[in-house]
Amino acid sequence: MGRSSKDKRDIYYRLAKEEGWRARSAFKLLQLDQEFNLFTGVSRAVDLCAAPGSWSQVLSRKLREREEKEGGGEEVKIVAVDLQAMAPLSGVTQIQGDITKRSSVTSRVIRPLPFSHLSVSLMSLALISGFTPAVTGLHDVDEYIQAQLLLAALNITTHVLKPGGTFVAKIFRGKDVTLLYSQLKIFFSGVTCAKPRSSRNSSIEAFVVCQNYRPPEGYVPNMSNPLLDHCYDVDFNQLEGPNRTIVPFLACGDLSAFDSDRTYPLQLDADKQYQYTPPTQPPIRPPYQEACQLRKNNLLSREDAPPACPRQSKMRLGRVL
Ligand SMILES: C[S@@+](CC[C@H](N)C(=O)[O-])C[C@H]1O[C@@H](n2cnc3c(N)ncnc32)[C@H](O)[C@@H]1O
Repeated sequence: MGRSSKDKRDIYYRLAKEEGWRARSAFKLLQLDQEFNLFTGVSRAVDLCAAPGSWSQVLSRKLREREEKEGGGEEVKIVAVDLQAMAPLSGVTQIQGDITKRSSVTSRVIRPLPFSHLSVSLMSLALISGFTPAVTGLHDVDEYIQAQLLLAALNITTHVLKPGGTFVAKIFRGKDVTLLYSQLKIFFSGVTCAKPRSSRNSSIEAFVVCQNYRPPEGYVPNMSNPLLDHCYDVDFNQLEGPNRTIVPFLACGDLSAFDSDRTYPLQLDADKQYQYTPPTQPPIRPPYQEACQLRKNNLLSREDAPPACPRQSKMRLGRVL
């Protein structure tokens, strides 16, 4: 008997059968809820990568229980999206589509759900488990795909989540996970990595629980950011404000730092561009030995070199001064 079939019969597998959950992963969400109170005040939620549907089942039970108890609130609405068809679940709207494809996501998930509509967005994926068609078995590739799917889910989430809302996603704690945490921290004030008891110790899976959605000021959700379909038909230079990322451009290896009138440092100006600051002080001269060596190699003009420097060599290196 293989190891995986033995694992399947653990306590959570049996409990899931007994209690009617479609997969043992239901317990991961239930345990996350015990810790983080995910569903307090929640009536609308989206479950991305939902099949076979155990998280949607949990959502449905929790939100409806709350609705019955409290009554009179907002009508419960749950949307589940997956590449695969899923057996129907009462009270859950199902969409069969790819979360990385702009076409299927915008028209079928985002448009029907008005902006700032949801209180919880969930995304669970297990590439290494073998459930997902995209699994390669190469850990680095699987981690990368998982991270890309998480960003696709986050992108959808920014269109539909209410300020203050929660985003929960499965992650693999690989070597690049801190980059993901920093990206998530841009949108949520609380980002926690949690490992429920029902998640196997042998697995590097964990869950990021991102609370209190607060996008950067002026951020406008858009589907033109690159997803996995590499569709670059939109001019990214049109993006503005916090939607557009401009990183400083710095040319390296330029010897002009040794020019007599340019021996002062590069500094960032108000537009975040590197500029030479106007000289306010006399240029800094390189020390004597260094200056002589530069002069020898033709990298320092005669006027800038100390008077006693040896003659320049015949060989010319670099640019002419
Ligand atoms: C481990 S299962 C999710 C289990 C589910 N959360 C549950 O509790 O029952 C992973 C799912 O991700 C789906 N998936 C993978 N890539 C996807 C994509 N690009 N778009 C939509 N669904 C995707 C797979 O079809 C698979 O059903």
